[in-house]
Amino acid sequence: MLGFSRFAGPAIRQFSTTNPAAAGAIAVSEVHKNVFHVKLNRPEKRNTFTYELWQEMKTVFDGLAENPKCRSIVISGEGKSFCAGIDLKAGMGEIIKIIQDDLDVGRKGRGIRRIITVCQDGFTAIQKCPKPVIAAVHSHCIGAGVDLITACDIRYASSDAIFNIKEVDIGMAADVGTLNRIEKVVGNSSWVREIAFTSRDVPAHEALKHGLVSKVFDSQSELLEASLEVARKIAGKSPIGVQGTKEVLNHARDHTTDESLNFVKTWNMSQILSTDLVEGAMASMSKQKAEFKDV
Ligand SMILES: CCC/C=C/C=C/C(=O)SCCNC(=O)CCNC(=O)[C@H](O)C(C)(C)COP(=O)(O)OP(=O)(O)OC[C@H]1O[C@@H](n2cnc3c(N)ncnc32)[C@H](O)[C@@H]1OP(=O)(O)O
Repeated sequence: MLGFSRFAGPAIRQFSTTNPAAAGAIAVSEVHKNVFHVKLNRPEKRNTFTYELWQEMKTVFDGLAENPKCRSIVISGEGKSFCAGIDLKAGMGEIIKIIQDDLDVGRKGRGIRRIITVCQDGFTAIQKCPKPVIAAVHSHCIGAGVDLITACDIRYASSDAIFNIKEVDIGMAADVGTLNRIEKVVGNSSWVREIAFTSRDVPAHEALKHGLVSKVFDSQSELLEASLEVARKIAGKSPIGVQGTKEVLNHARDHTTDESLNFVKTWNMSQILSTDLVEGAMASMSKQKAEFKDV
């Protein structure tokens, strides 16, 4: 369940869960009109993921998906690392409980499947959220961190960022999204397989070269500033147009061109009838900035 607290600044709000295991692990604030900043907020644990944090991700992104005031989102990490992956102590608890349980292998397997589903859903909520999500990555982005950013729409990094698909080092195939999304993000299967099989550190400039990120900034502050600026620009556009664009791009990525053309015309059968079309066209003709209603 979401709690609510206010701190300085009229437009800034912070949400956190009331679940003690995850309390304050994600901070959400409206930093500009219609622009939300989601901050992973376990700096002392390098923003590593626990089961509760994955659940909280879903709660946060499902909430923002439904929040008409939210039109774009930046996600970043507080402290020394963007995200150092799963919490190798607390994050393994649910799995260890099942391993130690006195169950047959079929029932244990079902339990593991349920846990993986919850973790996957935490990041898939980013993909399903109709509002564009920009990942602002500094320093370490390891294991679950890569799972997270591959579900985002735009990935920027600071020059100190290091990416690592680390899962083979802990004896598993990554199962929370990286392997399912990264080849669609990057389009270079040979490079993806090399870094996934070897779990080597990938520096920011190499991630840029291969398209894992689309911009690299000299410092973390420039990274955040630029990410929020792009989010602000997006928030000024028609939310009908922007959110429809995300839906159609997501659909196109996973379907044939014919299926996708069919999807977009069906989508626009209703969406093109919004007032945004006339208001946007009139503003464009008169070289004015259109003001669009929330959706
Ligand atoms: C069903 C779900 C499936 C999901 C699977 C997901 C898998 C993965 O994510 S695999 C990747 C797991 N992560 C790692 O292997 C990273 C381990 N950490 C490191 O390599 C280093 O800590 C790091 C490079 C991030 C930072 O190094 P640095 O020298 O700068 O700091 P440290 O002294 O090592 O760490 C600082 C404190 O953070 C704690 N910490 C770091 N990473 C983790 C982690 N993954 N889990 C738990 N805790 C972590 C570290 O213990 C230090 O804590 P403290 O000693 O209390 O100061």
